[in-house]
Amino acid sequence: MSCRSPVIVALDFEQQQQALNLVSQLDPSLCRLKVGKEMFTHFGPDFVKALQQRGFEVFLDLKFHDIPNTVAKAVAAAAELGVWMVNVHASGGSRMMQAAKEALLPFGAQAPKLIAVTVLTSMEQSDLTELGIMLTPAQQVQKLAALTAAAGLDGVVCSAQEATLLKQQFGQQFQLVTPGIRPANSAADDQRRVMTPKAAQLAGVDYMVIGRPITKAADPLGALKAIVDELA
Ligand SMILES: O=c1ccn([C@@H]2O[C@H](COP(=O)(O)O)[C@@H](O)[C@H]2O)c(=O)[nH]1
Repeated sequence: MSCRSPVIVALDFEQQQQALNLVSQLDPSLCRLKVGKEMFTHFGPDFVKALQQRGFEVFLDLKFHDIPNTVAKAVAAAAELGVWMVNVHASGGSRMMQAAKEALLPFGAQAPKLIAVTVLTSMEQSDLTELGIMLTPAQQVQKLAALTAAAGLDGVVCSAQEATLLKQQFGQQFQLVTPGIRPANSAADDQRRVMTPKAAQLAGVDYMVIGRPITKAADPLGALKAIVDELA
């Protein structure tokens, strides 16, 4: 049965055993797991399979950004791996996103959710300005979300700060996956557009990606349960 919790725990560890030690404390009914660039580059598909064998649904967060053909093949490879969710960068453009979506058609109901990254939650106004983007983060998110919706993807990665706006514009079905979630009194670390779990829930977020506030906690299971209980 699919997990009902909105929490996705981001596994960002140098050592596979560190991650597996944490995972052994967690329960697939409380969270899904996210494998990103660091752990996938170190440990590859076998690490994803190890998590799946423990009963967890996996979000493969590799943020593909390449020519349409390459991204389509990469997304299909993720589907073959049986991941629950996979993502591309919306800034790769409409043709790239459409190619990714088409690559998942043969997988039918078994296809992973396909979402697109808009503006990284670590970015603020000054980061966009230095790239020559003269829009606010919310405006840039909205622009890239519109391309994503038009390409027929399932939703976007954005910050919870844009959630209310995006739900109003693209509807409840358009799924919002938000990193940059920080319980009250947690360090923001390198995140810039942050929100607490409860505020994110009230803003309409579907899935919350939470890494260090759980993985670096003295009691990771306690930290996860406190968040899940607050959201219940
Ligand atoms: O915009 C984005 C996209 C992806 N991430 C990833 O989410 C986690 C967040 O971890 P924390 O420790 O909770 O900051 C991390 O794996 C990022 O690569 C993101 O933060 N922002």
